[in-house]
Amino acid sequence: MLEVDISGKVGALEFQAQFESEGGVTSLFGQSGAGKTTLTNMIAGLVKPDRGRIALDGTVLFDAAKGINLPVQRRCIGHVFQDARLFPHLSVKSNLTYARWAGGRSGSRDFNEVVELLGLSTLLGRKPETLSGGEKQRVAIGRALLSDPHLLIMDEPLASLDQARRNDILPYLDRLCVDAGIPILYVSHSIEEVARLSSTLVILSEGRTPAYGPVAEMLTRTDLGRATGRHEAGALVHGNVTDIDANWGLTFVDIGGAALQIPDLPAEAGDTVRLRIRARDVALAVEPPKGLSIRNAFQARITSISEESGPYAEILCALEDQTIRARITRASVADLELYTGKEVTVLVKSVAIDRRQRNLV
Ligand SMILES: Nc1ncnc2c1ncn2[C@@H]1O[C@H](COP(=O)(O)OP(=O)(O)OP(=O)(O)O)[C@@H](O)[C@H]1O
Repeated sequence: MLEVDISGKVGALEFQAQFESEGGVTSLFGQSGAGKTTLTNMIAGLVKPDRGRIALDGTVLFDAAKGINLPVQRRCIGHVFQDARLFPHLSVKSNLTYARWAGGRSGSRDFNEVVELLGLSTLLGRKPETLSGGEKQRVAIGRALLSDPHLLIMDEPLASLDQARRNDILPYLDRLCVDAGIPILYVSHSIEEVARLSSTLVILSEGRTPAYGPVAEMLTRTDLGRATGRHEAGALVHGNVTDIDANWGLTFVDIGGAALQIPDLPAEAGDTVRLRIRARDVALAVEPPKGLSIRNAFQARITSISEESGPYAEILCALEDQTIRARITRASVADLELYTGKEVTVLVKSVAIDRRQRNLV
């Protein structure tokens, strides 16, 4: 378990961060300049907070009151940065084994296992200059894993890659997050990555942590618009793939109380999938509509209507134990006479579902 409760001043930014996470993948999410990198540097021991305490699995890394401040190398934290920072004169294999040697630990993690996990076997003899950005990042992740860390910090590991390279590396991250068996602190300002990879989400805004908790719950919080960036709001739902219609290229996913039809989802019958549905891609109707091209229409009950200033309202709708989030105009809320408790038809455009989200419930 990672426990963080620290405060201090870095440059002009006042920090006051408090969160706990039980393991799995914890994402630090916030807008640019929110303090994500600084917070990870505090956890890693690269920046010293003024006050507070940081503990990892019961080991105190920092406690200002007790005068404890473990140096970086004794914190057993693997760190992957935006740029891979490989040694240019060493082969991939030597880059991978360097951390283990430099750390002075024999290492219990099997070299071949890490090579297989990250798809590095064909790269071992090559020098970093011959690798693509995504390949370099995979090597950097492998190197960090082989140092046998108790926590792996990944600070926007995909930020310097174009979309094609990101898509190449994301399946490896999926596997890493599920198979690595160590807690991961993942920094990102991409809600797609966060929704796909994490179990716990910590929101960071202007050096503060206004909220943290299970990712699906956090994504339906309508009070965090400023911290998360309103245009990205959406909800995570999970479901089971029940059927595939190869003729029309549709995958049927049962999300409990409704069957979604999703085009080109790379999943098989029996798979459990996690899907992100953006609030702006959801419409509501007070009667089941007819003659629509939208194929995903199901009944749900409004559980909350949040009307802040501006033209939009955020509506949460319950579908058994899951929540769908819709952003519609306040004018529509008034016209349709929507209220908490009302049964509505939720309409989701098939194409709005991020088809990369899978197998990560
Ligand atoms: N050593 C420092 N001296 C002065 N100011 C600093 C220092 N380190 C960070 N800052 C400031 O603290 C704020 C938070 O920076 P940080 O890099 O942690 O944000 P971030 O959320 O990681 O941003 P990004 O997503 O753009 O990488 C910024 O305003 C930055 O300029």
